[in-house]
Amino acid sequence: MTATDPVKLMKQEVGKAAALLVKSGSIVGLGTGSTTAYTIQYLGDRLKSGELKDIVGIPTSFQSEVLAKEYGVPLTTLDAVDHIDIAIDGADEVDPQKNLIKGGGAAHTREKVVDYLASQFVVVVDSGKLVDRLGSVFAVPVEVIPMAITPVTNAIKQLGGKPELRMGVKKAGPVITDQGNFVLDVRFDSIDDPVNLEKILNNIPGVLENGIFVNCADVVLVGEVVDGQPVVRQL
Ligand SMILES: O=C[C@H](O)[C@H](O)[C@H](O)COP(=O)(O)O
Repeated sequence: MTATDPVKLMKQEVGKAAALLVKSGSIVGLGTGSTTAYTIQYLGDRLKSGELKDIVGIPTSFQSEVLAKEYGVPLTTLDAVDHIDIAIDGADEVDPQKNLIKGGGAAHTREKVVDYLASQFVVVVDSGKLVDRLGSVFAVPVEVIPMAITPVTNAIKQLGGKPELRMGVKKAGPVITDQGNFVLDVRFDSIDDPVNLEKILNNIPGVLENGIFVNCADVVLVGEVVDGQPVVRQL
């Protein structure tokens, strides 16, 4: 099935390009989101055709776990492996230094564990995700344990951030993460030092993890549409 919407087309092409980087015998971190959904689908296709053999996936969310089962990608856990060969994951923003904001799907905590462990971390995005400076478009997702939501909200305001509790869609009340926590989407006027901001946010008691990923991505594949045709380039 080929997408017709240009953004979907870019996601599909870049998701497929990343799936082609996976070699037989690999332990693969399976990212979360609409772009890596295509990667997981193509990994399943490659396994079915016999072109790819003996891979196991480590899911970064319930979403990637469900998709892997649907497309026939065998799964394992971090308790059963001593390394990850390659992780493929999406992003909400990518800056020129390959720093990322992730967590549009509230999966950034598990993603950070898996993506940082991988020997090679491949990011897959459509061209609309490229920014000069992190925080230009997307707020920073911060996962917070529910009992600490008020003090964490206040602490983030003290830092100059504008936090907003993420609300569910087709679910009354706040989004609950795969770990049972809340998410604050935090806007900052300008993120000048993402390395420092990542640490500062994680130092607030009650914060589990935030969506700033620095010094982590090895390869960023960007899907674009040129003259009506999807192309993939490396950042
Ligand atoms: O929590 C979700 C993730 O960080 C996603 O990888 C990110 O939001 C990008 O998702 P998509 O590929 O749907 O744009």
